[in-house]
Amino acid sequence: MNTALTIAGSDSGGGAGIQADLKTFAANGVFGMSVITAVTAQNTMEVRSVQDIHLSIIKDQIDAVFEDIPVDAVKIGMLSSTATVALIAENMKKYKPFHIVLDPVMVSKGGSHLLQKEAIEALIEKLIPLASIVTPNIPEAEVLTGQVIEGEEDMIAASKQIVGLGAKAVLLKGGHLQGEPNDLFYDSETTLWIKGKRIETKNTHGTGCTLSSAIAANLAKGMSLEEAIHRGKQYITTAIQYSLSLGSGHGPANHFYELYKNAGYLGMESEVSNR
Ligand SMILES: Nc1ncnc2c1ncn2[C@@H]1O[C@H](COP(=O)(O)OP(=O)(O)OP(=O)(O)O)[C@@H](O)[C@H]1O
Ligand SMILES: Cc1ncc(CO)c(N)n1
Repeated sequence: MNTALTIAGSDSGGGAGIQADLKTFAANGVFGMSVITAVTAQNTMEVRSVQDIHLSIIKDQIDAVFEDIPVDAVKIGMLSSTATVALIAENMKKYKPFHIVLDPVMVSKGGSHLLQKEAIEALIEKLIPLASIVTPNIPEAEVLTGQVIEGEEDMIAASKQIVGLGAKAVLLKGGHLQGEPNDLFYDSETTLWIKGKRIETKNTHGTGCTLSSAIAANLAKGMSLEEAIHRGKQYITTAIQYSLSLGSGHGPANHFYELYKNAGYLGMESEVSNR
């Protein structure tokens, strides 16, 4: 069985972070493992509080996994502090996983900082150069490049700049711009638009976590980077299409549609989509 490891924060509400990552891994048929970097008290509306996990426990989780179990791909999400960024970079250099999908999580939908401002430099210097692919949304790409991104031309310029920081490739997500949610893949040889159709819903909690984890799962299964991204985009689109109206804020993406479909359990569309 192929395996994937998420290194990220816990979302008590179950829609983003580690919880979204593990659901995505399962729905995409890979065995999921986790290294928890921070615990957030969070729901569909807000992040109430955050506790960073002690560095020695983060390190122990990494060693426990890598010393015993093969890891086909790593997804990195919320890292919270400069020290955690440095620790993860050090250990990625040590264990050299085949694929690292880096989602440079910075701020929650409600505006809470999931990466401290002073940790951004460390993320750029230490982790971006180790990534097989970096998957920023528009605001994250603006922070990484120091440029305002207002349209497709700006997205092309920003993605080049991010590859210039040492990433092998970038998937710049266009969901935060007006119009269709088209994402841009760039790897210094190829510039490719991964086109989407906007689904009218407020239930988009954890969509970035889900997409990066789906890409990691697909890489773990041996797909090329481009195929992993195309299939990942299909996965997140379905997960948003059937997203769940749970809670009063941004409800979560739906992993069960794809999971049940893969298991050959049909006829559950109305059950899951109408909640
Ligand atoms: N309403 C929508 N309909 C269809 N696709 C969408 C929609 N919103 C976002 N997407 C797509 O979902 C994927 C995730 O992008 P998004 O920009 O939402 O990530 P994000 O901001 O990092 O998410 P989060 O931080 O909430 O986890 C991208 O492929 C994006 O184009
Ligand atoms: C733990 C966690 N990671 C990532 C995000 C970004 O969606 C979030 N809201 N919470």
